[in-house]
Amino acid sequence: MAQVKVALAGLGAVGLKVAEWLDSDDARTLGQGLDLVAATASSESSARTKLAGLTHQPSYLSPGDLAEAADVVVECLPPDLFRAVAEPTVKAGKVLMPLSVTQLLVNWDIVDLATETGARIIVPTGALLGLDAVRAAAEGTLRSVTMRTRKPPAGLAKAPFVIEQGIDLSDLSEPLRLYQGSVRDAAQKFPANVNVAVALSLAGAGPDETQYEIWADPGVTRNTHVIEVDAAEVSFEMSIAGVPTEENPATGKLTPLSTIAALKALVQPLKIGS
Ligand SMILES: NC(=O)C1=CN([C@@H]2O[C@H](COP(=O)(O)OP(=O)(O)OC[C@H]3O[C@@H](n4cnc5c(N)ncnc54)[C@H](OP(=O)(O)O)[C@@H]3O)[C@@H](O)[C@H]2O)C=CC1
Ligand SMILES: O=C([O-])CC(=O)C(=O)O
Repeated sequence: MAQVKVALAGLGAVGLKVAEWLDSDDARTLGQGLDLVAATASSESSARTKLAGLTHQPSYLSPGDLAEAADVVVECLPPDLFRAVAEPTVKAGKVLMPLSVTQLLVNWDIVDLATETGARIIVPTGALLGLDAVRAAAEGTLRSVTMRTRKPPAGLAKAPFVIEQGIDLSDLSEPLRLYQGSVRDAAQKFPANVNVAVALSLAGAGPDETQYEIWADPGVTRNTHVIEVDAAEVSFEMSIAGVPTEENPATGKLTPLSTIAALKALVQPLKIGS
């Protein structure tokens, strides 16, 4: 059986780690195998520099051309570039693995398009946990889902809401709640910080019904998310404390690992968890 061809849109905190794993024997020989055939970054020279250590060099393609070369396109770009990758991938009936999950909410026509073309959109759990349990609970009678995020202020400094409101996070002495409300609204205000909240909402109660808070907290060094789920059949609380990556303080180190796990699930014969 032919290897599954993978393209990486983005070689930052998420994409480069995934590229390095895809270059390994582990990825290339697992099940039918995964093959990194193409990648994109802000320029070809940037991509070539980042990928210089790889044994198997992928082609460099623009975001819109990745889908033609691959079976699976992993999108890990800045949020505003999501559509440039997602639309051609879904149009071509390929598998889209998006990390900029906030962008699904404002590009929902792409999800609709997937039903027409047969494309699949597989959202890795990313920096979160427990989406399997939330999905299962949603098959019963879900009553409420709430989530509270605390991040070191540096990870929130570039959020459009923080910039527009002129909020100075550089010298906080105590936690500051930046937002309380629906996930849908939070996704617009903090597009690069609440991907996990959007994934949680799509797994469960939806972006309008999932209640969300985000805090800039000088007392934490990790990206911390606490989730409470209440349903007729079950209630549970989950928390996770992700170490920010060196490359991007907004992105936790679990995110590339979760993406690798999601890619493995495409080719492994045994799948654990629903
Ligand atoms: N779902 C989840 O759980 C999580 C999702 N995310 C999201 O994942 C996405 C990726 O995050 P992260 O890896 O930290 O981002 P980074 O900022 O570290 O990397 C972004 C990548 O995009 C490339 N890029 C920038 N501009 C362009 C352009 N014009 N054309 C092509 N490529 C470009 C950069 O290129 P270069 O390398 O040349 O600079 C870089 O490789 C973000 O949207 C983030 O919000 C983050 C954390 C958790
Ligand atoms: O890394 C995290 O904790 C989550 C994150 O940035 C996001 O959801 O965008």
